[in-house]
Amino acid sequence: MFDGLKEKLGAFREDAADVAEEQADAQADSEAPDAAAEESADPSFTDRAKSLATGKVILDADDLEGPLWDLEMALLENDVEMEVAEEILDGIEAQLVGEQKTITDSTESLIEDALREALLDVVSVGQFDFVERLTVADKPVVIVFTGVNGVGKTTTIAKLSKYLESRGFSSVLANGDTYRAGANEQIEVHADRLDRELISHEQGGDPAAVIYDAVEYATANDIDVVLGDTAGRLHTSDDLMSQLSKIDRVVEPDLTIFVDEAVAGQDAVNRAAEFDDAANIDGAILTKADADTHGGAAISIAKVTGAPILFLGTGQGYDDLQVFDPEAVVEELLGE
Ligand SMILES: Nc1nc2c(ncn2[C@@H]2O[C@H](COP(=O)(O)OP(=O)(O)OP(=O)(O)O)[C@@H](O)[C@H]2O)c(=O)[nH]1
Repeated sequence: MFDGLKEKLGAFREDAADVAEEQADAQADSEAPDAAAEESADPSFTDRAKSLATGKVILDADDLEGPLWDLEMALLENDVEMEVAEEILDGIEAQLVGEQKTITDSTESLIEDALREALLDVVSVGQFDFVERLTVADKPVVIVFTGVNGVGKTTTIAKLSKYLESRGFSSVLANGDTYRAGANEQIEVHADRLDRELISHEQGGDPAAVIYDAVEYATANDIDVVLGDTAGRLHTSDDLMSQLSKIDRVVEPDLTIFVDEAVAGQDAVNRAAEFDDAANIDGAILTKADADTHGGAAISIAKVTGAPILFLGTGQGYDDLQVFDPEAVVEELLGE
């Protein structure tokens, strides 16, 4: 996962550490103007200079200009949204520039800590505990999934149903994608495999009515969660808006979750922003993270929408759904 970006972040750490060390050396030299004389008088001078080099250093923005520029290019090439990339750079600068830093174990760890903080700041926007949210909500909890077709939305709903079962929640599937031919059959395969009830209407029917029926079914059968698919192939955000606002009026969903594929990169980020404008999303799930070398969508979506990424799809199996843990994702990005 995210191997391409990981490599670039590693290069930034090394380059920035080199710069910091050069700067520390230069500062050590300038703090010892009588170096030559002192050196001959005091054989331990070289050691003191070294300890300064691994001691304290003040960096200014110019020192880091080269590595930060390379980092910005790397983030953009890996589909990190431009404002998010800038925020990451600002975060790093704020931590490294100007203040006197003590370089303890290694310069690289100083740089790594700054990078970690800056990434966490953007990746962890809006995080909440999904299971806790469901636990305290009145039942049935209604979750509506939005996003364009073809990104793995149906498989994700099935994965989530299995995940919920493992956490003690029963669920019913509802096919609110009444637009696409074959959508009923597609979700039915998953419902059969997982032994879940599927509520569906004929193609062309009203998505709000399907989800309403699913809520009725869940209420009558003591089911905890309704997982409602919706059509994603809508031509304008007005269509989307009117479909989702009708669902809102009729069933008042507890959560609206946007699903897209991590591999779509910047396109996924743009779509997340559009769906959020149209439907006010509460969270996102990124599929196919297992095939994503860039990580740009995973880094950007929470910051761009204000809604957290909740899960990552990491394969085709029903168990290939990972809770999105910002710290774990950042550690993964910083891994060797
Ligand atoms: N590698 C990988 N494949 C996935 C993941 N999620 C879904 N897929 C695969 O993507 C393909 C499409 O998934 P479906 O759920 O059928 O989605 P779709 O029919 O393309 O469209 P929607 O359901 O409308 O999004 C299937 O082969 C899935 O197994 C994932 O996280 N990783």
